[in-house]
Amino acid sequence: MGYTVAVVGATGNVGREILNTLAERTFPADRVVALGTDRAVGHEVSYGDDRVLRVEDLGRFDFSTIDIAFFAVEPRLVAAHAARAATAGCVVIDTGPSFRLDPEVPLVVPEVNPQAIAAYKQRYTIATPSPTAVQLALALKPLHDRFTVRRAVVSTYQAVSGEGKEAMDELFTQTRAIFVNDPVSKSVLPKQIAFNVIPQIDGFLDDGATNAEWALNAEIKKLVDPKIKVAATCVRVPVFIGDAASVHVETDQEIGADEALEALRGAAGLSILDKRGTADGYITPVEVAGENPVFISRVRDDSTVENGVAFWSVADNLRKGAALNAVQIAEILARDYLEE
Ligand SMILES: NC(=O)C1=CN([C@@H]2O[C@H](COP(=O)(O)OP(=O)(O)OC[C@H]3O[C@@H](n4cnc5c(N)ncnc54)[C@H](OP(=O)(O)O)[C@@H]3O)[C@@H](O)[C@H]2O)C=CC1
Ligand SMILES: N[C@@H](CC(=O)OP(=O)(O)O)C(=O)O
Repeated sequence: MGYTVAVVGATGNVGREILNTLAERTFPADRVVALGTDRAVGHEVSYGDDRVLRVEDLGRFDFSTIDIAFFAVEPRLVAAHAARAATAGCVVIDTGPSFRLDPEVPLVVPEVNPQAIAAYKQRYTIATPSPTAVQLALALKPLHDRFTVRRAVVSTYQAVSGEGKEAMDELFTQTRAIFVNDPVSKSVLPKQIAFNVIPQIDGFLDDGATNAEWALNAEIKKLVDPKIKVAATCVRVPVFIGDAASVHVETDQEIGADEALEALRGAAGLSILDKRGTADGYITPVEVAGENPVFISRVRDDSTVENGVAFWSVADNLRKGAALNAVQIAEILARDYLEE
């Protein structure tokens, strides 16, 4: 006997990746249900290489027969349906922002704070962090355990898929328009993204920061340690899949590139590709699509502070940034908390 699982938003980028990941990792599911809005009902989605699911109507769905429901839809739909799923006794794993900073909801990266999952019982809900927080938490945790991270200064380079399917279409359409000399139009992202970069992800706050920048600091505090400060600039780049970050870390204890590399090399969820002086010695977003780990490269001393290192990190935002992280949480729930 296995578990019953629902994927809400099964036609979206993250929903499809959750179905792929469940099949690839042979999650012990007896029944997997794909759910979507009116426009998706009846559409077919793949579950692994050889199974196809027909999308059912989220609005009419009875969650009482489901053990775990992954939510990968916009917050409006989460607000409308997550509470009724949780009340029906099903554990909601939400990939979006709705519960990330809710004190009654655990925010989890399994390699960083798996113990937090136990608190799912308060609301029958668990949140996965934003993709940039997942990758930053995975890199900061081993450094924090050994050298006590005080502050990180981070610039992100985020893929258009972070804004959903329509933003990916916008990058494609604008790029084609430029090549054939058509006018460039935009409707999803705040400025032209083709052949450009945009220093705005989410809306602005009163102090001039964006919500994404504010949230990265807040999520790292919840995931790793409330004492860590993160100063972030979040930038959208014309890349389809794969978020990258430039990270400068200041620590309490003495640190250098060699010691940092040693700590990072032993950490779960990371893959270190760091060879100096060659383009083969670092990794870029197009090389990580479909890959599970967070890749770390270009680890070096930051001699502008007393104890500091700098590095470059890259990960597939749809996979470890959302779907894989959510499925890993479900695996721990199934193993340690739920009865089949
Ligand atoms: N993308 C990312 O990197 C991350 C996303 N998330 C979260 O996951 C949620 C879903 O994200 P993501 O999967 O990327 O979003 P998508 O835009 O790919 O899809 C989300 C849902 O929106 C509907 N939809 C969107 N665009 C169209 C379209 N052009 N035509 C038809 N339906 C469309 C679909 O629902 P339906 O067919 O049922 O109408 C789909 O399931 C987000 O709200 C976000 O909170 C979290 C972390 C990372
Ligand atoms: N907002 C992130 C992706 C993400 O975290 O989505 P959300 O916060 O809506 O789950 C991006 O645009 O790259």
